[in-house]
Amino acid sequence: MDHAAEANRTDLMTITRFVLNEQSKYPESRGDFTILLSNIVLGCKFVCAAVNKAGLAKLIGLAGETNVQGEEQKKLDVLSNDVFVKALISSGRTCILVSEEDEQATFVEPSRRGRYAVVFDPLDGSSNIDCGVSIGTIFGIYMVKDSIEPTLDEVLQPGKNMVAAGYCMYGSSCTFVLSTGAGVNGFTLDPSLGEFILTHPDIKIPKKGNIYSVNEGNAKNWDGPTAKYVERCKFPKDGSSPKSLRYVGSMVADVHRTLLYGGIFLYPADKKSPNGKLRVLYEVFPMSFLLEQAGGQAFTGKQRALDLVPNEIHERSPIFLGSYEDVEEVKALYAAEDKK
Ligand SMILES: O=P(O)(O)OC[C@H]1O[C@](O)(COP(=O)(O)O)[C@@H](O)[C@@H]1O
Ligand SMILES: [Mg+2]
Ligand SMILES: [Mg+2]
Repeated sequence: MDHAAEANRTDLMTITRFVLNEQSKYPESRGDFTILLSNIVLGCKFVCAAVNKAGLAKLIGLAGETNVQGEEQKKLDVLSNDVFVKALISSGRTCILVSEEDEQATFVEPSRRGRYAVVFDPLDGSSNIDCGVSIGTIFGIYMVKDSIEPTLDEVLQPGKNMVAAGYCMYGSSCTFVLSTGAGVNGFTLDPSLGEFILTHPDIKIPKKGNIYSVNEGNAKNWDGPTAKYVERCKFPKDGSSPKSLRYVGSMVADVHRTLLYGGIFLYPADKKSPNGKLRVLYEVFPMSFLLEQAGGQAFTGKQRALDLVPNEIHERSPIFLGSYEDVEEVKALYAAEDKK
C-alpha cells in the first residue's frame, strides 16, 4: 500500500477540529455553536461511559419515577437527563431546553443564557437498556430570535428551522452523527483517546434499500396504506425480492442502520396510538433533518415531517423515513387513499 498516497487521501479529523473548520466558514461567527456542541459531545462521552459500565455500577433498572409520557423512568434515563441539562446550561449558550424526561421546558436563568434552544431525548431506546442492546441520545438545535425574553414559540416551530441535529449511538462502538445543515458526518469514539474521530464523512443514504424496519406487533391496528406498504415489502408484486425486516426497538439504532444501509424506518399511527409513538421535537425532527441532509426523506403520512408545526413540546407524530424512493412509495399509497 502506498502509505503516502493513503495519508494524503485521508484525514485524522476530530469532531472539535471538524466543527472549528465549519465555524471558520462564517467569519462573523463568535464560536457560540462550537462551544455548545463541545458540551453536547462531552455529555455523550459521559453517558457512553455510564452505559458501558451500567451493569457494574448498578445503573440497570428503574429509577422509581414516572415521566410526563407515563413511562417508568430507567436509572439511565434520569442520569442522562441530569448530565445533558448540566452540560447544556454550563455551556452558557442555551436559553431553552426541552427534554423527553422533563414535563416543562427549562428556561435558563438570564445570567447564563445564550441564543440556542436545544430539544433532546437524553436516552433513546430505554426498553433496551437492561439487555445491553444499542441505545442513544438524540438532539436538535434552534437559533432563537429573542434570547432576552424567550418563549415556547422558539421551539414550537417547524423542524426545517433547526440549525443542527444529531444523535449519539451507544452500541458496539459509540458513534456521533451530526448535521449543521451542510450534509451529514459520522464520528466514532476512540475510547483510548476519548476523542470522536471522523469515520463516516458526508453520509449519503442509498436511493432505495432492501430493509424495512417497523414493530409488526402493531399490525392489526394499522391503517390501510401502512398495511399495504408492509405487505408489499414482504410480498413484492413487481418480481423484486422481498425486503428484509430489521427492528431493534431503539429509534437511534434503527435510523442509524437505515442511514448507512438504506431502506425505511416507520412508526406509523394506529388505532391504539392515533398519533404514533415518537415525539416530534426530540425524535421525529432531528432524525428527519439528518435523513433529508443525507438525501433521503421523512413523511408523516400527511406531509413532509420537517414542515410540521407542533402545538406542544411532547407532541407525537407518525413517521416514515429513509431512502428517497422507499418513502416515495409510502407517499403514493397515502395519496391514493386520500383520493378515495
Ligand atoms: O417498543 P415499540 O412500541 O416498538 O417502540 C420502540 C420505540 O420507542 C422508543 O424506545 C421511544 O423512545 P424512548 O426510549 O426515548 O422513550 C424508540 O427509541 C423506539 O423506536
Ligand atoms: Mg426516544
Ligand atoms: Mg428517551
